[in-house]
Amino acid sequence: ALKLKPDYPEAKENFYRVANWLVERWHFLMLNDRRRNHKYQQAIQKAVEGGCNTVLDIGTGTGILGMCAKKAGASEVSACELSKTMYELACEVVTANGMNGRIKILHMKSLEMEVPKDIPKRVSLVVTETVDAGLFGEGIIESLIHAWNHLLLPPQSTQDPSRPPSQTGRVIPAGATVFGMAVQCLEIRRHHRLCVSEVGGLATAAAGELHSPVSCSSEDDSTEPYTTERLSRLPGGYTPLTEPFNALDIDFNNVQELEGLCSREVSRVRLPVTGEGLLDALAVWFQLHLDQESSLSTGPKEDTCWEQAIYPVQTPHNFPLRPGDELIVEISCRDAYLRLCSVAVARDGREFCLDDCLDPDKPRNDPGPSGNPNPSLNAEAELCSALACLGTEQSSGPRDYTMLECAEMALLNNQPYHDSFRRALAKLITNLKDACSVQGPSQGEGLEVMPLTDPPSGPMDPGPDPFYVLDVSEGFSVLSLMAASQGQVKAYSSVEKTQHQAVLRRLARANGVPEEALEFWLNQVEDEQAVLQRPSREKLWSAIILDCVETCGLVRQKLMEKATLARCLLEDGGQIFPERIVVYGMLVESDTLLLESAVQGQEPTLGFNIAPFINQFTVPVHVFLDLSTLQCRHLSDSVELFILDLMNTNANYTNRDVKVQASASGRVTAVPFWYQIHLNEEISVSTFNQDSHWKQAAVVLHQPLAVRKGDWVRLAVTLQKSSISISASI
Ligand SMILES: CCc1ccncc1CNCCCCSC[C@H]1O[C@@H](n2ccc3c(N)ncnc32)[C@H](O)[C@@H]1O
Repeated sequence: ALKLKPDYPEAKENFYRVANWLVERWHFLMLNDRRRNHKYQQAIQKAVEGGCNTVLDIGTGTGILGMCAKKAGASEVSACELSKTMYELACEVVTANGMNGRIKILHMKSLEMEVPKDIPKRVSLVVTETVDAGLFGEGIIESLIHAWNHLLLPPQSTQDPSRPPSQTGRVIPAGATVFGMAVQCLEIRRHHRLCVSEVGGLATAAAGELHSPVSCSSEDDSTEPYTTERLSRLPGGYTPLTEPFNALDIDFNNVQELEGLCSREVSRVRLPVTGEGLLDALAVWFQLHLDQESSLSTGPKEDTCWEQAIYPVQTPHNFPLRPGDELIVEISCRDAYLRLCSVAVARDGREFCLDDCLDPDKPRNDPGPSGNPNPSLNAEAELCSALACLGTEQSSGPRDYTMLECAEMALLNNQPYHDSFRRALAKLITNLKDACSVQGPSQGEGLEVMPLTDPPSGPMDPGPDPFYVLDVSEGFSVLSLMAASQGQVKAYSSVEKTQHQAVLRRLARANGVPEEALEFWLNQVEDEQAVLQRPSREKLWSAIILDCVETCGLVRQKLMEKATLARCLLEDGGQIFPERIVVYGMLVESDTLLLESAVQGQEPTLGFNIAPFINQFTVPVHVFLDLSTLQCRHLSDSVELFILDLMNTNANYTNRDVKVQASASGRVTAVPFWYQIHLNEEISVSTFNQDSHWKQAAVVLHQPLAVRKGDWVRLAVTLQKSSISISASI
């Protein structure tokens, strides 16, 4: 299917998503990194010319390292690749480079390989680059332990140094040195911790502790030990709080060391604080020592394309570090992941616990006889978590916290966004109240008007009919609560997770919103019809809040269909939010975007013909961009590309020609775009500003377009089924 490159909109949209998923974007970055390729080639050549003539490439990807070994003259070269897509690709590439039948490629994980089943005999050289930003994330430790025990000849040893290289085993890379550094960084903080005490008029304290799913200490399998960021490209930058420190050295040619790594006890380092600021995260990178002479670095200062591993501090603490302090960090390799944790700050001889690493399930109070403080509670937690299969039930350890995705956390921290929404909601409710006081509340389709006489004495007058507001946001959203807090509103929230609903109820109580003013709407059901169904038989919605733009920067799928449906369920004077979305874009010249989207010819890949094969997986739309820090030259001002009218969907078109004048000469390689989300005539929010939880996206042009300052460029913009495409011509 991938090769069919369908062009009808849904399929195209899905093709992009599938291609993005099948072939990770770093394949392009890696293959375009000519320095990295050259260094690997040099190291491999030296080893093969030095006598290593049987080679195994673990995790061959496109096959480039295996081809280096073959070209260097190795007599037997095998390669294994666990991803089917990459395996097939490697076969095509090896054949296209005339090495078919001379490199044996296996579609399997190296751990399953045996001698002589898969390779005739043990090899003298394993090459691999199965590393991620946190070094061990692709399982290199386990792979190399297995390789030393089953696939490699014995290493050079002091007993019989006379054994020739062809009879000894060795690995490229030979080892790695891992560095760490404590940083202050607002961009990381707002994605991992609650930074605001009030949002949209709601005090947030009652929410309790909120954590992102990145944690080194929790056993919970819905968390990951670290996330990744390009520190050099983070909006707002970062402040180093310590010097880089050596966190770990590992020798890949020493199998005892590899086997001992995971059972190594936790080590603690005391780091002199050299900068003033709040501790937001530990950043980690490494030097990959290919051999004794050459190494690759993934450090933030190098202009490499690699990201760093980020260990964010989760527990809220307003404890600014200052020079003179010492930061105490624990380093461990539990279950083959590198884990770093800030445990305490030493100041004037006293230690302040940051308790960030304390295992939330580890009892704070002394455990009962069974060693488990509350067996029934934990057992029950286990059970309900297993049953609920929501996967979000935090085992209710002594310290309760709620998990929010990073984007949900950044959204919650986005005060301007919520203030705009609060003003727009208030305006709507006021308008509806005014309308009521004039001609009485409209009861849905019936036009009967309420009698102007005093309401019947009977039981306490229930007051005027409430306005019904529905928030169908994906993920955690407090917009329903903000609506309910306007008074005379019955708000429905589509928040699904029980933990998230509990947070909303706590916030409601703490902000004086009556319990019955907030209800949860079951939107597990698939079709929009059920989700948007009417609040109650005779009533329509006063407002429906839609979630239009995905965090990655694309319009959500089926948005227009949802808007059309939602409009039919509004009472007179009702409104959907937003009512309109305007798409803006600009012309840029950005080599960075090119390097992330396609292999640029044969030159970067050591002259091997790889580009045409891997570039089948190029997708023209780039998502999750931080446009504010993208290295690029602006070749025009921002221009309005498209308007999506949600209140009148048949006013929409699918194609639009836009003319934009080049403000400088250069090569247009991409058109980044973002949105102005109009909540009503006066109030709108942008998805491209420093508070935004949204990232931006960009269309990478099929062919760069050379322009001279003053040229008029015609952009043919198509937006169908929320997949956008843009072609540019002079
Ligand atoms: C300076 C390097 C750097 C620094 C920081 N960030 C990224 C990089 C760049 N390296 C990224 C490679 C990362 C992906 S690993 C490459 C390919 O190997 C495959 N695989 C992985 C393990 C494995 C195995 N045991 N047996 C067979 N196949 C295996 C994967 O399926 C993938 O296709």
